[in-house]
Amino acid sequence: MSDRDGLIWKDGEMVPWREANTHVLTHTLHYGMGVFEGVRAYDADGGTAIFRLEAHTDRLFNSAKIMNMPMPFDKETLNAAQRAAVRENGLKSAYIRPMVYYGSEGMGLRADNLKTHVIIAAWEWGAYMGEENLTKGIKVATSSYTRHHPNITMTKAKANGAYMNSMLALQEAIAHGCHEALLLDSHGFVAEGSGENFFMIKDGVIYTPDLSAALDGITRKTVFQIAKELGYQVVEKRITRDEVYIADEAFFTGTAAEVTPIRELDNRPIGCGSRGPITAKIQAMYFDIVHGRSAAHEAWLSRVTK
Ligand SMILES: Cc1[nH+]cc(COP(=O)(O)O)c(CN[C@@H](CCC(=O)O)C(=O)O)c1O
Repeated sequence: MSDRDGLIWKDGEMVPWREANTHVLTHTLHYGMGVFEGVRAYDADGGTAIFRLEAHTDRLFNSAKIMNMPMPFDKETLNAAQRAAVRENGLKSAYIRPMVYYGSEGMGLRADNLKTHVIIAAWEWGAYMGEENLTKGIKVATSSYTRHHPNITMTKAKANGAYMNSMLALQEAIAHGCHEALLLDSHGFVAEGSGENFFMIKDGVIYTPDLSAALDGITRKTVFQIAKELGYQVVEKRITRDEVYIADEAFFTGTAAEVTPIRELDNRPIGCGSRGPITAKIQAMYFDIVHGRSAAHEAWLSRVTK
């Protein structure tokens, strides 16, 4: 990722990609206290647009507040910087990574003289789990790792160090021949994927876990609105892994994952064993919205050329 042409926004200015470096004694590199976002820009009708930019930036600031990290820039500055990162790299579509971190001003857990830094990078990133899996669906395994308890790692913050749990779970799932992991919470109920929120459908009703052990996903919120507009009820409830086994459909949502159908869990086909009909409708409407084909949701698009 480091050896490419382009520009990265770093602490208020655009720097050449290869020069966007940090010292090996950067505090966040050692202790993992940092926060980040995953945001997508789409090649939309009417010009490249970032999807729900303000919501992502709001969450970045909330994550920083939860981690007690002072933010050195305001929201509008970071919104403009994200638009610039896409525009000045000449990207028509992009994955954007804002990240807030402590620098190399000090070491140790006391952290009393550290400075908060912000970078924003953008690059081309296609379908998170492969184009064909948006139709075929993915294979998922219930993880042997437990999702964070809200009093161990703050689950409403998108915090760097929390993703060791995600990486361990995902690597385990891949080692077992699957595409993704489904993590249970500390009570054994379904929480979310390693980098996605979880939904299942049974008898025409859409279910999803509450947010006590899951990130408050922006795609999740979007799917709630899409479901409402399509006339489907969404129920937040405790979900057990065996309810998923006998569900009619299941899917993950996330900025990277978009709407990814789940075709099996723990070697048990879910419903028809590929993308279900309601999942297909939700996915199609999601892609219409992010590509600027839904006038009703134009407010969710931030054009990068403005
Ligand atoms: C743990 C987790 N849960 C749910 C979500 C969905 O949130 P949202 O994107 O706001 O709908 C994400 C986003 N995962 C990001 C990081 C992926 C990565 O590989 O890094 C993403 O989808 O960009 C999570 O990381």
